[in-house]
Amino acid sequence: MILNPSALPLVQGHAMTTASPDDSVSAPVIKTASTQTYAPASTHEIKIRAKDVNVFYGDKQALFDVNIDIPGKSVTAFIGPSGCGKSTFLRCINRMNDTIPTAKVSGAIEIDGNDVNLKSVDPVILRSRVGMVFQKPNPFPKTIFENVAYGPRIHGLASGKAELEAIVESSLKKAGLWNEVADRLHQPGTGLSGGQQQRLVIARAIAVGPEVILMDEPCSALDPIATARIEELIDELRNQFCIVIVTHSMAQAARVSQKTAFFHLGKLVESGSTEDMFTNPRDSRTQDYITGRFG
Ligand SMILES: Nc1ncnc2c1ncn2[C@@H]1O[C@H](COP(=O)(O)OP(=O)(O)OP(=O)(O)O)[C@@H](O)[C@H]1O
Repeated sequence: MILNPSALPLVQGHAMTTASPDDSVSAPVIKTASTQTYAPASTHEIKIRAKDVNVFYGDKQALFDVNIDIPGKSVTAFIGPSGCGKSTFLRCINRMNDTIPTAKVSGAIEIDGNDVNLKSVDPVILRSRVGMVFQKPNPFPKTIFENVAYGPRIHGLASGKAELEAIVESSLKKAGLWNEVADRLHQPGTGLSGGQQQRLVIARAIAVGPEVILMDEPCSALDPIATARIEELIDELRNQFCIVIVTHSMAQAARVSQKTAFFHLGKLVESGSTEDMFTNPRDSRTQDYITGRFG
């Protein structure tokens, strides 16, 4: 029997409610006259809620009173000009800012109603439930198999070799990489192409049963074909995970996300359905950004 990785408690010793029920309704994709594609949001439960989040690096404030609800089983894009705080906010969700000595976070980030900043939350367990994919693919200097098997092994998610192999196979399948690597599982992950490495890293995140996957400009180091493959993958994964993506590409945000949040100078200016944000922004700063007047 394969253990259900999502059964990992967020707080050591206290089980918490896990993913919300799959209430996704498959909605038709709207294709506009331009190249943009909007996959409209359907009614999803809130997975992540940020309340009055402020972040300082030393004396410098990087985020100001950010409040946002992020739905489960869908893709939310963070957009905004360089330095506006998108990555800083993304890192609040799995407490990666803890690893930056000068960073100080206040306010609450709740996942399923539980504040991730409580002292009782184990950040290692939190990060297995809130996986992260970075700009540059960062496979471990190990084999393809070991890259994916490492997390389930250290979290004790498989009771034997066969279970571990099954987790590796299903994670690579979900990441759309299995067919390309099935016959070379014991070769180094670093030998794959950039796009394949990024899918390997996504498989590694999936292997520990996350509910949320954070992606910080996951395609910025990839060519257009590898980018298209990752975007397709994101679209497939949104039926199973809450995905939050930081992107500099408004076309990418329009293609892959159902909700978009626009940041400017450390403030969340507005958020809403991706279609509304791109066709009918409420704030003039959003309008200026999406029409290329600054950024
Ligand atoms: N480790 C750090 N130490 C000090 N300041 C930081 C650190 N990381 C980010 N900052 C500052 O915080 C602000 C927000 O940066 P952040 O990287 O979150 O913005 P961003 O919108 O993700 O930018 P980009 O699109 O260029 O990646 C910037 O002024 C940045 O210089």
